[in-house]
Amino acid sequence: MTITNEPVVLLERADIYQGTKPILADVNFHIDKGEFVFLIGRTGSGKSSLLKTLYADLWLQTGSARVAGYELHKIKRSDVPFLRRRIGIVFQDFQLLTDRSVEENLTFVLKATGWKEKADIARRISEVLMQVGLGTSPKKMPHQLSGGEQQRVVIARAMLNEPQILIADEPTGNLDPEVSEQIMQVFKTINTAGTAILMATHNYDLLKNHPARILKCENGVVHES
Ligand SMILES: Nc1ncnc2c1ncn2[C@@H]1O[C@H](COP(=O)(O)OP(=O)(O)OP(=O)(O)O)[C@@H](O)[C@H]1O
Repeated sequence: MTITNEPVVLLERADIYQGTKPILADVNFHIDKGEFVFLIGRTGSGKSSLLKTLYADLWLQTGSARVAGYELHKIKRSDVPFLRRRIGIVFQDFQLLTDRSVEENLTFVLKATGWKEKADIARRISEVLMQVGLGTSPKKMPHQLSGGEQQRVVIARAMLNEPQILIADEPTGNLDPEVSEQIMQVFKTINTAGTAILMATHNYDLLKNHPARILKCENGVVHES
């Protein structure tokens, strides 16, 4: 891959819709490589809609957006899986396959994204589990893990294909304050190693304790806060 200084995310005059309902108008911002950005705003202000647009779950109809090298206003449906390999996605509800171990959850994603060699798969799984501080748990089933540990697995899963950016929608929404802080540390470690992070959150303790750039959805627009 060519290394350039172009932003990981660049939106210009983008309008965000849910179906025909306008949610956010004239959205303009960029996120540079390795940046950490919070996305805040009241319930219903459009945070999830904006994030969904970035990973092409919602279709960009007007304006332009480039994410991890893909032009969202021109992207073909067949390219969407390749876009999503360059971004990692983390949700509030952990969405692990409950009938498979940690290792099997991660293997499933690697195989689905073209990894074939057993040794490579094993090495990558061990790397991402170390990265999220879960090196000793590959054989455990999701129900044997705490909420915080499950969220670590989800973050590990999102990191498997070395994304340029992690997009996280309320990743600490189901966790108590102490565990939220631990998960925040995982994101910070990943960010320090070079991956950009865009995190939607309602958690004002995180904002207070971890000063970073803040984008706010308010009254149908997105502005720097
Ligand atoms: N699938 C959908 N179809 C139609 N409208 C939707 C859909 N999902 C969300 N909306 C509407 O879009 C608006 C923005 O919702 P969105 O979920 O993006 O907000 P949010 O800021 O992420 O809220 P929260 O903090 O509660 O997650 C709301 O008015 C919501 O009702």
